[in-house]
Amino acid sequence: MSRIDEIMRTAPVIPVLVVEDVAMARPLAEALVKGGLTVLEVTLRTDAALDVIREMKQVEGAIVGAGTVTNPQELEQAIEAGSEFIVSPGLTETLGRAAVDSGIPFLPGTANAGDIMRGLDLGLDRFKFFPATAAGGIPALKSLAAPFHKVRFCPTGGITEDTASDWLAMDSVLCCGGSWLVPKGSPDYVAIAEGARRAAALAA
Ligand SMILES: O=C(O)C(=O)C[C@H](O)[C@H](O)COP(=O)(O)O
Repeated sequence: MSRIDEIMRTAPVIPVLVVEDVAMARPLAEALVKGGLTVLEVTLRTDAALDVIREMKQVEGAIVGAGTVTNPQELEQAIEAGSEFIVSPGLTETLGRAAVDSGIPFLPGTANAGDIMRGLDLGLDRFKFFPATAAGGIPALKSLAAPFHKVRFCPTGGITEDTASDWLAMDSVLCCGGSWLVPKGSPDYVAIAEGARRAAALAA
């Protein structure tokens, strides 16, 4: 089993995190891990993101990766900050090669057959399906997964607590990603831990 496959099977849901304030990093990771969601994707969408990764890594049990990695420079920074895996919204040859050469577990975004074939050419077979709902939802992923029967996905984008189990019921889906676990605004860590517990209980 590859390390990215292992990470995808660790918990049914990967929280996609946009954290502006590094002071929130630890309590946020602690709440999510307490609820049972141990795989955390910190998007590089904020200035604080790399420091957030460094902080969250201190939380016992957390497996912290970087999301929104779009080029080799960001890949390098994410690895330097200690990311244990990398997620990208899409797959370019440049980023794909750099990620494969680095050896870090990599989950690139794909939305069509061409993306998946480009990934397979690079030796990748675990993908994010993004933007999952807008790209056609479950019927789209079913159609895409059929010709690529060994490929497994983490659908992300537009998935909610209510729809996650429908995605997770698919054979081709190992886990799904979503930002619903941490709503915008000042965090309620008790509610976040409870939401994580509900998500962690979903069957993968
Ligand atoms: O930042 C990235 O790298 C992305 O690819 C986008 C995120 O994965 C989605 O924005 C999460 O989707 P929602 O759960 O609908 O918020």
